[in-house]
Amino acid sequence: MGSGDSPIRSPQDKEVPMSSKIHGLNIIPLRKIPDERGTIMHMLRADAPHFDKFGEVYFATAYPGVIKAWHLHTKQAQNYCCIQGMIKLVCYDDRADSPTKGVLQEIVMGDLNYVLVQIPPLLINGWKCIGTQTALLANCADMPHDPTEMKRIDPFDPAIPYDWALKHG
Ligand SMILES: Cc1cn([C@H]2C[C@H](O)[C@@H](COP(=O)(O)OP(=O)(O)O[C@H]3O[C@@H](C)C(=O)[C@@H](O)[C@H]3O)O2)c(=O)[nH]c1=O
Repeated sequence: MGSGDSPIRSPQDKEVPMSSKIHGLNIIPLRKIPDERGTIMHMLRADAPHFDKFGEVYFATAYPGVIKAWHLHTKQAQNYCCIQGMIKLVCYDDRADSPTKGVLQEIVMGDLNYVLVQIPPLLINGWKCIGTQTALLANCADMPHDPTEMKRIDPFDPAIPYDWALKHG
């Protein structure tokens, strides 16, 4: 490295979860490493302290304004990372035995807040593409896709205390 190079932290640097309000939900800041050619965007390493196991990586897009909710995975843990655009990810804890039962958390993530969000099984979640650009979400799931292990709840079901509408003010 030349004397003027910026110091690059070692990949083993401890990535400390950010302020999650929900038990078992982890929000981990990620690095983008730009240079004059382009960018390297971190997501998840098998030697990271918060890595569990690998199942499948897949991607989902949503057009501006589209809501993809509510999903309740009974077995799958999800590692979400919005790699293009912006989304608001909403998690609602309806787990009977959870110390944070009843808590709802909104996480605005993507280009302007580049984080990994780990969602444990049984935590209800959904997301909405915000802004003007199609959002691209990566999920590094801890098990291969199994359509039988996910329950869907209507995004406007009053049983979940959340309004997806844009909050002006
Ligand atoms: C999620 C997924 C879907 N599919 C198929 C099933 C279906 O025909 C089509 C659309 O699937 P869905 O309607 O479930 O997709 P979608 O409504 O976008 O929901 C998915 O969002 C991503 C972020 C997830 O984490 C998934 O768990 C699931 O919640 O794609 C796969 O083949 N593999 C997959 O891993």
